[in-house]
Amino acid sequence: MAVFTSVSLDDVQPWIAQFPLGRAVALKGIASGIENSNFFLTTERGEYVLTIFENLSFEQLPFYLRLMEHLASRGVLVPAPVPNDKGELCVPLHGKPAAIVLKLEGSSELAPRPVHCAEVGAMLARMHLAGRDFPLHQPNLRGLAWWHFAAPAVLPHMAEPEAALLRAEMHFQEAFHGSALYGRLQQGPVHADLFRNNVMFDGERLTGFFDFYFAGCDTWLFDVAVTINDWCVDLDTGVLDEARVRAFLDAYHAVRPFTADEQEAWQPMLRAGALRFWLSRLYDLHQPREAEMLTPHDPTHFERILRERIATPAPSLYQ
Ligand SMILES: Nc1ncnc2c1ncn2[C@@H]1O[C@H](COP(=O)(O)OP(=O)(O)OP(=O)(O)O)[C@@H](O)[C@H]1O
Ligand SMILES: N[C@@H](CCO)C(=O)O
Repeated sequence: MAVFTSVSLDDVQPWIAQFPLGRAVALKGIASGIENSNFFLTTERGEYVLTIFENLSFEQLPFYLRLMEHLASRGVLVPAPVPNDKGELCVPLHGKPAAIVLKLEGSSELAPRPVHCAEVGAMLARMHLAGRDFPLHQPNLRGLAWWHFAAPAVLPHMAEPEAALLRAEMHFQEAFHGSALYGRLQQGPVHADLFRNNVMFDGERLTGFFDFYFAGCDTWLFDVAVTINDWCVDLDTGVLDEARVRAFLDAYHAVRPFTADEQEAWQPMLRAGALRFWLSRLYDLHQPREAEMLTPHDPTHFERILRERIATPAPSLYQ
C-alpha cells in the first residue's frame, strides 16, 4: 500500500474547483509506488492521476512538472500536468505539494520483447531531442556527487569483496567522469529511472513514460545505459539479451544517431548505470527513510549487473 496521505472525495471537491476539470466523480488510491501518494481521479472531464508528493518540496517540483509539460507539448508520450486557474502545476493539498496529470492508457510490460524495447528506444531518443530547448536546469540528483555522499554511508555495512568492488568502481567512474571523452558527450534533461514499471503499453503500443521524479540534466548516454540495464537484461543473471539490445539501440539510433564518442564511452556508461542503482539500493537498505521502502529493492541484482558489465564487452551502439 502506498497511500501515505489519505484523501477523500469530499476533501478533493473544493480543492479541484481551481482546475478546469469539472467536479470529481471518483477517487481511488493506487497501491503500487513507494515514493508518493497516488490516486486515480475521475472527473466530469476525464481520467487523471493525482499525486501528493511525500518527499519533494514546492521548490523542487517545477523542474519535473515543467519538463513533463514541455515534452508532452512536443509530442513525446508523457502525462501532461494540468495547470490550475493561475497556471500553477503544483498546489498544496493537506499541506503537501500535489499535482494532477493525465492518466495514461494501458499497463506496464514486465516481460518485454524486442518489439517493446524498440518502442522504448525510439521514444527515449525523441524525448532527448525534445528536451534540448527546455529552459530549466537541475543536475541529476543521483549523479556522481550523490555517489560520493552515499558510498561512505554504505561501505561500513558491506563485506570486503563487495566493498572492494564498490571502491574500485568509484575510482574508475571518477576518472571516467573527469575525462575529455566524458566532457564531449551530449547532455540534456534525462529521465534517469526509465525502468519497466515506469512505462505504459497498450499491447505492443507504447502509451507513455511516467514517474519523472528522478529526472535531471545528465548525458543522454547515461539515460540509455540505465534504460538498457533494466529493459534488456535477463533478470536472473544480469546478462544483456542480444535481440532486445539490438532492437532498442537500432530504434534509438534511427531517431537520434549515436556518435563515435558515445560508442567509446558506452562500456563505462553501462557500468555507471549499474553502479547508480547498486548504490541507491544499498543506501535505501541501510539508511531507510520513514514512510517509504516498504519492500526495499534487492541491491545484489545491480551488483551482479555491474560485475557482468565489467567482465563482458559492451554491444555496438550502431552497426
Ligand atoms: N500518469 C499515469 N497514468 C496512469 N497510471 C499512472 C500514472 N502515474 C502513475 N500511475 C500508476 O501509479 C503507480 C505508482 O506511480 P509511480 O511509480 O509514479 O509512484 P511512486 O510512488 O513515485 O513510485 P516509485 O518511485 O516506486 O516508482 C504506477 O505503477 C502506475 O500504475
Ligand atoms: N527504479 C529504482 C527504484 C526507484 O524508482 C530501482 O529499481 O532501484
